Amino acid sequence: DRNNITAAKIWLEEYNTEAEKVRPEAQEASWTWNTNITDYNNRLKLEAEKKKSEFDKRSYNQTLNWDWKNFTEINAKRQFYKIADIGESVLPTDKFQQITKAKSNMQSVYSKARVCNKPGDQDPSKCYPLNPTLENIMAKSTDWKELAWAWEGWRNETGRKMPDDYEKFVELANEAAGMNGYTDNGDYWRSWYETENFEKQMEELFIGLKDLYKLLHAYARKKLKERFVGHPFPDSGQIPAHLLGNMWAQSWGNLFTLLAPYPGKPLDVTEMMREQNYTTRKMFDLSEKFFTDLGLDPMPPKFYNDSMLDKPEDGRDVVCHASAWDFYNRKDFRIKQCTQVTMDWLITTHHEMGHVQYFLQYKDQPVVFRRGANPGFHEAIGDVLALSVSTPKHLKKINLLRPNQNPDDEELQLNFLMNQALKKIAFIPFGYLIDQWRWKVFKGETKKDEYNEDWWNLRCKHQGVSPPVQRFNTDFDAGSKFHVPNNTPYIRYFVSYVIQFQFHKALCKEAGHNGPLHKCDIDQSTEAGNKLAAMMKLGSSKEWPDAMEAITGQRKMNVSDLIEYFAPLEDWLKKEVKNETLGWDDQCGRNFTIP
Ligand SMILES: O=C(CCC(O)(O)[C@H](Cc1ccccc1)NC(=O)c1ccccc1)N[C@@H](Cc1ccccc1)C(=O)O
Ligand SMILES: [Zn+2]
Repeated sequence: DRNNITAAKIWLEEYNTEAEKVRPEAQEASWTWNTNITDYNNRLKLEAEKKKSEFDKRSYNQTLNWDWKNFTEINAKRQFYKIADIGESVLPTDKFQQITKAKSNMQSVYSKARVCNKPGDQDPSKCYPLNPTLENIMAKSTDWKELAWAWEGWRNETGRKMPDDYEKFVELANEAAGMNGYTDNGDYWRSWYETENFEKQMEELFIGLKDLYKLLHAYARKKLKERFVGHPFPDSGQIPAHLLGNMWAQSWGNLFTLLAPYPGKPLDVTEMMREQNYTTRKMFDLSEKFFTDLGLDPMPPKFYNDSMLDKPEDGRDVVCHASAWDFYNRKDFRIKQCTQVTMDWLITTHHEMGHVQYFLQYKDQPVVFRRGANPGFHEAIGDVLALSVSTPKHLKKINLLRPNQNPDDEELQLNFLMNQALKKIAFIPFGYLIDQWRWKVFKGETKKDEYNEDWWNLRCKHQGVSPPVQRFNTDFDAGSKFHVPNNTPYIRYFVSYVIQFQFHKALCKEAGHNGPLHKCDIDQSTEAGNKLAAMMKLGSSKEWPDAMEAITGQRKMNVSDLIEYFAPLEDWLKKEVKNETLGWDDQCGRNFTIP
């Protein structure tokens, strides 16, 4: 009968066995398309997704045979809750096909996009991909026009081609969310955090970091005005978005040579890697060794064979944006990325390996618990380890610091902190605003003809950047960022950037570190490794405060550890910008005054 827990547990076992067959097939078909974008592979992917959605629907219907909401056994009850949460699979077949098609169209446009007519090119029909060409231009060029060409061209070839598909996707995603009992798709996405007034909590964390961001923004703006003297900066105080070393102005690390407090003491890890003939595989071996030295798991033998770690050279179209893959059969785990030999890519490699480590640690959980405690946890693992790897002390250990440099040199340490700030603090408003925009779109507060105006309202209000060329509502600049066409939520990265410093603080204590937090390297500490492993093994079987408590002893997210980490730099920045006006006017959007 409906309350027979023994029979229910038998059903859960059967579900798990079936899921470990259906999911690998769907993953394999998705992998094939991601590593070789063709219409044929797209059809196979659609077929497999249809099959998985039918399995999800069937399973959902079977959960109705049990009064699982009244089960006293928490673990079984939680499994039923997750099995019943089938997302877009709830849609009737034809609508499911439509939403999958709309998503495939946008993903394909994004991954195939190329930009032509480069200023100075003899052959104007020569076209360039984001990875590696446009990203390298955004990282290295100091030519205003060239930067503007890449910035505008990328948006013309991606976002501008998506509004209709995106509107279709929003409509159907909201319909599915409604059928699952949520007010809209944003409500569904936020439900994964199982947190009362989650939006309010995020806003409070963001407010706690605004002052730090404004200091960095004012400093960068001052130095960029010197570099681009004679070029127009809006008098409302924003920084033109194409000058920050990154296509989305989300990470300013490529401005290190301009912004380092002591330029004479560079951290030129990329050059050191190139001088030592680093290969992609050497980067992965380095990362894997950091994990295993903590007592965590090595990569399974098949991993290197089956992964795609470099951009294929046979001209085939692939999804270059990095991702880690769990095939839910406890055996197959892969990474797909178009690695370049740079420090940024060494960090990304740790980020992706962090995802795979989480897969390995929770692989014996029921399939529905093979997820992060919340999505931010999954994004934080690799970054926590990278906080140790990036320290001058650790770089010295792995011979990526120039021999003549002393890792304890205070000026070098301040340069290091600036380098970290240009990635971690610069990211905060960007990590926050993407889903602020999307949640409003899902709520219906932002209509299609306001998509771009609202995007720029948020971009200049929260991030203090402005478009280098006039924007119109026929543009769709949100679509120029992978996660929007790929329908990947983004607040998870904002959460990760906050909690990774809480984890770092706790693990450094476990590793017996004394002294400033930014100098800590947990390398080789199996005590720290064991704590991290114990948390990861939980998967999503417990609510995230339990998982947070397992590492930090606290049950709440807070920004105090991030602020502590950057304290020495904050003091330096305050002095550096004391004659600057901090912040910017909030006037934004379509009537935006383009210089
Ligand atoms: O997008 C990524 C890294 C890709 C990923 O590892 O987060 C990837 C995104 C993705 C790709 C395809 C489908 C879904 C998500 N996420 C994963 O591979 C993943 C995440 C959770 C579980 C399993 C795999 N980073 C973000 C933010 C970021 C994070 C860290 C450093 C720099 C920048 C960005 O680049 O804007
Ligand atoms: Zn990630």
